[in-house]
Amino acid sequence: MVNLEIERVSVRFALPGAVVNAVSDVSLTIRPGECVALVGESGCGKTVLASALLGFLPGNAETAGSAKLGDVNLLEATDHELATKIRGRQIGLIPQSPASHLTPVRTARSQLEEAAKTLGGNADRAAERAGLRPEHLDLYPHELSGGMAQRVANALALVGDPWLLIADEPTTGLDRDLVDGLLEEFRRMVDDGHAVLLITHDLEAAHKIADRIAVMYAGRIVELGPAHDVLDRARHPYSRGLADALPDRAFTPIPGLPPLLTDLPAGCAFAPRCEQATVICEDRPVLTDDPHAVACHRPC
Ligand SMILES: Nc1ncnc2c1ncn2[C@@H]1O[C@H](COP(=O)(O)OP(=O)(O)OP(=O)(O)O)[C@@H](O)[C@H]1O
Ligand code: NI
Repeated sequence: MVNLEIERVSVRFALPGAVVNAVSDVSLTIRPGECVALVGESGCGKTVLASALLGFLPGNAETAGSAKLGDVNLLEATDHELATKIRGRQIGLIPQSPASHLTPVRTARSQLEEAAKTLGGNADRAAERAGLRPEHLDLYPHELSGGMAQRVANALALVGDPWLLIADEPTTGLDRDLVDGLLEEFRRMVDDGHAVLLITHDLEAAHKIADRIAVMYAGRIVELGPAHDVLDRARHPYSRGLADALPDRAFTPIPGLPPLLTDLPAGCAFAPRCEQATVICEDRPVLTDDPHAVACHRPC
Protein backbone atom coordinates (compact mmCIF):
# COMPACT_ATOMS: atom_id res chain seq x y z
CA MET A 1 0.00 0.00 0.00
CA VAL A 2 1.10 3.52 -0.77
CA ASN A 3 0.43 6.97 0.66
CA LEU A 4 -1.82 9.54 -0.89
CA GLU A 5 0.36 12.61 -1.27
CA ILE A 6 -1.67 15.75 -1.81
CA GLU A 7 0.71 18.54 -2.72
CA ARG A 8 -0.19 22.18 -3.09
CA VAL A 9 -3.60 21.45 -4.59
CA SER A 10 -5.74 24.39 -5.64
CA VAL A 11 -9.12 24.31 -7.33
CA ARG A 12 -10.76 27.32 -8.92
CA PHE A 13 -14.07 27.62 -10.70
CA ALA A 14 -14.45 30.08 -13.53
CA LEU A 15 -17.82 31.81 -13.44
CA PRO A 16 -18.94 34.61 -15.75
CA GLY A 17 -17.17 37.65 -14.28
CA ALA A 18 -15.73 35.90 -11.23
CA VAL A 19 -13.37 33.18 -10.06
CA VAL A 20 -14.23 31.02 -7.05
CA ASN A 21 -11.07 30.01 -5.19
CA ALA A 22 -12.57 26.92 -3.60
CA VAL A 23 -9.34 25.17 -2.55
CA SER A 24 -6.00 26.93 -2.18
CA ASP A 25 -2.62 25.31 -1.81
CA VAL A 26 -3.66 22.27 0.22
CA SER A 27 -0.95 19.76 1.14
CA LEU A 28 -1.73 16.64 3.10
CA THR A 29 -0.34 13.12 3.20
CA ILE A 30 -2.67 10.28 4.11
CA ARG A 31 -1.04 7.04 5.15
CA PRO A 32 -2.35 3.50 5.49
CA GLY A 33 -3.46 2.86 9.07
CA GLU A 34 -4.64 6.37 9.82
CA CYS A 35 -7.87 8.30 9.89
CA VAL A 36 -7.58 11.96 9.03
CA ALA A 37 -10.59 14.19 9.66
CA LEU A 38 -11.09 17.24 7.48
CA VAL A 39 -13.24 19.75 9.32
CA GLY A 40 -14.41 23.31 8.75
CA GLU A 41 -17.52 25.38 8.15
CA SER A 42 -19.90 24.88 5.28
CA GLY A 43 -18.45 26.11 1.99
CA CYS A 44 -14.77 25.94 3.02
CA GLY A 45 -13.85 23.54 0.19
CA LYS A 46 -13.97 20.06 1.73
CA THR A 47 -16.20 18.45 -0.90
CA VAL A 48 -14.42 20.20 -3.75
CA LEU A 49 -11.11 18.74 -2.55
CA ALA A 50 -12.63 15.24 -2.40
CA SER A 51 -14.17 15.67 -5.86
CA ALA A 52 -10.80 16.76 -7.27
CA LEU A 53 -9.15 13.58 -5.98
CA LEU A 54 -11.66 11.38 -7.79
CA GLY A 55 -12.00 13.35 -11.02
CA PHE A 56 -15.53 14.52 -10.24
CA LEU A 57 -15.03 18.25 -10.82
CA PRO A 58 -17.26 20.05 -13.32
CA GLY A 59 -15.92 21.44 -16.59
CA ASN A 60 -15.43 24.98 -15.31
CA ALA A 61 -12.89 23.80 -12.70
CA GLU A 62 -9.16 24.39 -12.98
CA THR A 63 -6.73 22.54 -10.76
CA ALA A 64 -3.10 23.04 -9.79
CA GLY A 65 -0.72 20.91 -7.74
CA SER A 66 -0.68 17.14 -7.58
CA ALA A 67 -2.28 14.28 -5.70
CA LYS A 68 -0.16 11.19 -6.07
CA LEU A 69 -1.21 7.67 -5.32
CA GLY A 70 1.94 5.72 -6.10
CA ASP A 71 2.91 6.92 -9.55
CA VAL A 72 -0.58 8.07 -10.54
CA ASN A 73 -1.32 11.79 -10.28
CA LEU A 74 -5.05 11.76 -9.66
CA LEU A 75 -5.42 15.30 -10.96
CA GLU A 76 -4.05 14.33 -14.35
CA ALA A 77 -5.36 10.79 -14.70
CA THR A 78 -7.87 10.12 -17.46
CA ASP A 79 -11.45 9.33 -16.61
CA HIS A 80 -10.86 5.81 -17.94
CA GLU A 81 -7.90 5.29 -15.63
CA LEU A 82 -9.82 6.64 -12.65
CA ALA A 83 -12.84 4.48 -13.47
CA THR A 84 -10.94 1.24 -14.04
CA LYS A 85 -8.13 1.50 -11.51
CA ILE A 86 -8.89 4.02 -8.82
CA ARG A 87 -12.54 4.66 -7.99
CA GLY A 88 -14.03 2.05 -5.71
CA ARG A 89 -10.89 -0.10 -5.86
CA GLN A 90 -8.17 2.08 -4.41
CA ILE A 91 -10.26 5.02 -3.25
CA GLY A 92 -13.87 4.61 -2.20
CA LEU A 93 -16.06 7.69 -1.95
CA ILE A 94 -19.09 8.09 0.23
CA PRO A 95 -20.57 11.13 -1.50
CA GLN A 96 -22.27 13.97 0.30
CA SER A 97 -26.09 13.81 -0.31
CA PRO A 98 -25.95 10.14 -1.26
CA ALA A 99 -29.61 9.86 -2.31
CA SER A 100 -28.84 11.84 -5.46
CA HIS A 101 -26.11 9.37 -6.44
CA LEU A 102 -28.29 6.26 -6.35
CA THR A 103 -29.90 5.02 -9.56
CA PRO A 104 -33.64 5.65 -9.09
CA VAL A 105 -34.96 2.67 -11.07
CA ARG A 106 -32.98 -0.06 -9.34
CA THR A 107 -33.14 -1.57 -5.88
CA ALA A 108 -30.35 -1.09 -3.40
CA ARG A 109 -29.51 -4.79 -3.77
CA SER A 110 -29.12 -4.65 -7.54
CA GLN A 111 -26.84 -1.60 -7.31
CA LEU A 112 -24.76 -3.17 -4.59
CA GLU A 113 -24.51 -6.50 -6.39
CA GLU A 114 -23.44 -4.83 -9.59
CA ALA A 115 -20.73 -2.91 -7.74
CA ALA A 116 -19.63 -6.12 -6.03
CA LYS A 117 -19.38 -7.88 -9.39
CA THR A 118 -17.43 -5.07 -11.04
CA LEU A 119 -15.09 -4.55 -8.12
CA GLY A 120 -14.85 -8.14 -6.95
CA GLY A 121 -16.36 -7.64 -3.49
CA ASN A 122 -19.14 -9.14 -1.42
CA ALA A 123 -22.48 -7.27 -1.41
CA ASP A 124 -23.94 -8.89 1.71
CA ARG A 125 -20.81 -8.32 3.72
CA ALA A 126 -20.66 -4.64 2.65
CA ALA A 127 -24.35 -4.18 3.54
CA GLU A 128 -23.76 -5.66 6.96
CA ARG A 129 -20.75 -3.46 7.55
CA ALA A 130 -22.85 -0.40 6.72
CA GLY A 131 -25.60 -1.45 9.15
CA LEU A 132 -28.17 -2.51 6.52
CA ARG A 133 -30.53 -5.41 7.05
CA PRO A 134 -31.35 -7.73 4.10
CA GLU A 135 -34.93 -6.40 3.82
CA HIS A 136 -33.61 -2.87 3.29
CA LEU A 137 -31.87 -4.06 0.16
CA ASP A 138 -35.07 -4.74 -1.75
CA LEU A 139 -36.14 -1.11 -1.61
CA TYR A 140 -35.86 1.42 -4.41
CA PRO A 141 -34.04 4.69 -3.70
CA HIS A 142 -37.31 6.67 -3.33
CA GLU A 143 -38.43 4.22 -0.64
CA LEU A 144 -35.31 4.77 1.43
CA SER A 145 -35.24 7.24 4.31
CA GLY A 146 -32.31 9.67 4.33
CA GLY A 147 -30.48 7.55 6.89
CA MET A 148 -31.05 4.37 4.89
CA ALA A 149 -29.89 5.96 1.62
CA GLN A 150 -26.80 7.04 3.52
CA ARG A 151 -26.19 3.44 4.59
CA VAL A 152 -26.62 2.18 1.02
CA ALA A 153 -24.05 4.73 -0.16
CA ASN A 154 -21.74 3.68 2.66
CA ALA A 155 -22.11 0.01 1.62
CA LEU A 156 -21.40 0.90 -2.03
CA ALA A 157 -18.17 2.61 -1.01
CA LEU A 158 -17.08 -0.31 1.16
CA VAL A 159 -17.84 -3.13 -1.29
CA GLY A 160 -14.59 -2.95 -3.28
CA ASP A 161 -12.55 -2.81 -0.07
CA PRO A 162 -10.61 0.30 -1.15
CA TRP A 163 -7.45 1.06 0.77
CA LEU A 164 -8.56 4.67 1.19
CA LEU A 165 -12.11 5.62 2.00
CA ILE A 166 -13.12 9.24 1.57
CA ALA A 167 -16.28 9.69 3.58
CA ASP A 168 -18.01 13.03 2.95
CA GLU A 169 -20.41 13.64 5.84
CA PRO A 170 -21.22 9.91 6.10
CA THR A 171 -23.27 10.26 9.28
CA THR A 172 -25.93 12.62 7.89
CA GLY A 173 -29.39 11.50 8.96
CA LEU A 174 -28.14 8.60 11.06
CA ASP A 175 -29.15 8.36 14.70
CA ARG A 176 -26.51 8.10 17.40
CA ASP A 177 -26.35 4.28 17.48
CA LEU A 178 -25.79 4.07 13.74
CA VAL A 179 -23.25 6.86 13.87
CA ASP A 180 -21.32 5.01 16.55
CA GLY A 181 -21.57 1.74 14.58
CA LEU A 182 -20.25 3.39 11.43
CA LEU A 183 -17.40 5.11 13.24
CA GLU A 184 -16.43 1.78 14.80
CA GLU A 185 -16.47 0.21 11.31
CA PHE A 186 -14.15 2.97 10.04
CA ARG A 187 -11.87 2.50 13.00
CA ARG A 188 -11.69 -1.25 12.35
CA MET A 189 -10.76 -0.57 8.72
CA VAL A 190 -8.03 1.80 9.80
CA ASP A 191 -6.68 -0.61 12.40
CA ASP A 192 -6.64 -3.18 9.61
CA GLY A 193 -4.29 -0.98 7.57
CA HIS A 194 -6.79 1.01 5.47
CA ALA A 195 -6.96 4.78 5.54
CA VAL A 196 -10.01 6.98 6.06
CA LEU A 197 -10.40 10.64 5.17
CA LEU A 198 -13.43 11.69 7.17
CA ILE A 199 -14.99 14.93 6.00
CA THR A 200 -17.31 16.19 8.67
CA HIS A 201 -18.94 19.03 10.55
CA ASP A 202 -19.17 16.67 13.48
CA LEU A 203 -16.16 17.42 15.66
CA GLU A 204 -17.33 14.85 18.15
CA ALA A 205 -17.09 12.16 15.46
CA ALA A 206 -13.65 13.45 14.52
CA HIS A 207 -12.66 13.35 18.19
CA LYS A 208 -13.78 9.73 18.46
CA ILE A 209 -11.90 8.20 15.57
CA ALA A 210 -9.45 10.55 13.90
CA ASP A 211 -5.71 10.21 14.41
CA ARG A 212 -5.12 13.61 12.85
CA ILE A 213 -7.35 16.56 12.15
CA ALA A 214 -6.97 19.08 9.35
CA VAL A 215 -8.92 22.30 9.86
CA MET A 216 -9.89 24.10 6.68
CA TYR A 217 -10.88 27.74 6.42
CA ALA A 218 -11.78 29.53 3.19
CA GLY A 219 -10.11 26.84 1.08
CA ARG A 220 -6.87 26.52 3.05
CA ILE A 221 -5.68 24.17 5.75
CA VAL A 222 -5.04 26.43 8.74
CA GLU A 223 -4.15 23.76 11.27
CA LEU A 224 -3.09 20.12 11.01
CA GLY A 225 -2.02 17.88 13.83
CA PRO A 226 -2.78 14.98 16.14
CA ALA A 227 -6.54 14.94 16.85
CA HIS A 228 -6.28 15.51 20.57
CA ASP A 229 -3.81 18.35 20.18
CA VAL A 230 -6.00 20.10 17.63
CA LEU A 231 -9.16 19.73 19.70
CA ASP A 232 -7.75 20.22 23.17
CA ARG A 233 -4.84 22.57 22.47
CA ALA A 234 -5.86 24.29 19.25
CA ARG A 235 -3.27 26.78 18.05
CA HIS A 236 -5.25 28.57 15.37
CA PRO A 237 -7.89 30.96 16.76
CA TYR A 238 -10.36 29.53 14.24
CA SER A 239 -9.80 25.93 15.34
CA ARG A 240 -10.00 27.04 18.96
CA GLY A 241 -13.39 28.60 18.22
CA LEU A 242 -14.59 25.39 16.54
CA ALA A 243 -13.37 23.21 19.41
CA ASP A 244 -14.89 25.52 21.99
CA ALA A 245 -18.27 25.11 20.33
CA LEU A 246 -18.27 21.32 20.99
CA PRO A 247 -21.44 20.39 22.90
CA ASP A 248 -19.66 19.62 26.17
CA ARG A 249 -17.82 22.93 26.03
CA ALA A 250 -20.68 24.96 24.62
CA PHE A 251 -19.00 28.30 24.19
CA THR A 252 -20.64 30.49 21.59
CA PRO A 253 -19.69 29.80 17.99
CA ILE A 254 -17.36 32.28 16.32
CA PRO A 255 -19.32 35.37 15.26
CA GLY A 256 -19.23 36.55 11.66
CA LEU A 257 -18.97 34.77 8.34
CA PRO A 258 -16.12 33.46 6.21
CA PRO A 259 -15.01 35.67 3.31
CA LEU A 260 -16.38 35.26 -0.19
CA LEU A 261 -14.25 32.81 -2.16
CA THR A 262 -14.53 35.15 -5.14
CA ASP A 263 -12.94 37.96 -3.16
CA LEU A 264 -10.36 36.56 -0.75
CA PRO A 265 -8.16 38.97 1.20
CA ALA A 266 -4.43 38.97 0.41
CA GLY A 267 -3.57 38.26 4.04
CA CYS A 268 -5.02 35.85 6.59
CA ALA A 269 -8.61 35.08 5.53
CA PHE A 270 -9.66 34.66 9.15
CA ALA A 271 -8.29 38.01 10.35
CA PRO A 272 -11.59 39.95 9.99
CA ARG A 273 -13.20 37.53 12.51
CA CYS A 274 -10.17 37.11 14.72
CA GLU A 275 -9.77 38.76 18.11
CA GLN A 276 -6.00 38.22 17.99
CA ALA A 277 -5.47 39.84 14.60
CA THR A 278 -3.03 42.70 14.20
CA VAL A 279 -1.46 44.44 11.26
CA ILE A 280 0.94 41.51 10.65
CA CYS A 281 -2.08 39.41 9.63
CA GLU A 282 -2.26 41.45 6.43
CA ASP A 283 0.51 39.10 5.25
CA ARG A 284 -0.75 35.61 4.61
CA PRO A 285 0.66 33.18 7.20
CA VAL A 286 2.10 29.92 5.89
CA LEU A 287 1.37 26.55 7.44
CA THR A 288 4.33 25.59 9.63
CA ASP A 289 6.18 22.39 8.89
CA ASP A 290 5.88 20.58 12.22
CA PRO A 291 3.75 17.70 13.52
CA HIS A 292 1.20 20.15 14.92
CA ALA A 293 1.18 22.68 12.11
CA VAL A 294 -0.59 26.03 12.12
CA ALA A 295 -0.93 28.90 9.67
CA CYS A 296 -1.19 31.89 11.99
CA HIS A 297 1.02 34.82 12.98
CA ARG A 298 -0.46 34.94 16.47
CA PRO A 299 -1.29 31.34 17.44
CA CYS A 300 -2.98 30.61 20.76
N1 LIG B 1 -19.25 23.97 -9.76
C1 LIG B 1 -19.01 25.02 -8.98
N2 LIG B 1 -18.93 26.27 -9.49
C2 LIG B 1 -18.69 27.32 -8.70
N3 LIG B 1 -18.49 27.25 -7.37
C3 LIG B 1 -18.56 26.03 -6.80
C4 LIG B 1 -18.82 24.86 -7.56
N4 LIG B 1 -18.83 23.79 -6.72
C5 LIG B 1 -18.57 24.29 -5.49
N5 LIG B 1 -18.41 25.63 -5.53
C6 LIG B 1 -18.10 26.51 -4.40
O1 LIG B 1 -16.91 26.06 -3.78
C7 LIG B 1 -16.98 26.33 -2.39
C8 LIG B 1 -16.62 25.10 -1.60
O2 LIG B 1 -17.68 24.19 -1.67
P1 LIG B 1 -17.66 22.78 -0.96
O3 LIG B 1 -18.87 22.04 -1.44
O4 LIG B 1 -16.35 22.13 -1.16
O5 LIG B 1 -17.83 23.16 0.57
P2 LIG B 1 -17.85 22.16 1.82
O6 LIG B 1 -16.72 22.55 2.71
O7 LIG B 1 -17.91 20.77 1.35
O8 LIG B 1 -19.21 22.60 2.52
P3 LIG B 1 -20.34 21.71 3.23
O9 LIG B 1 -19.83 21.48 4.61
O10 LIG B 1 -21.54 22.59 3.22
O11 LIG B 1 -20.51 20.46 2.46
C9 LIG B 1 -18.38 26.85 -2.10
O12 LIG B 1 -18.30 28.25 -2.01
C10 LIG B 1 -19.16 26.44 -3.31
O13 LIG B 1 -20.21 27.34 -3.57
NI1 NI C 1 -19.31 19.37 1.46
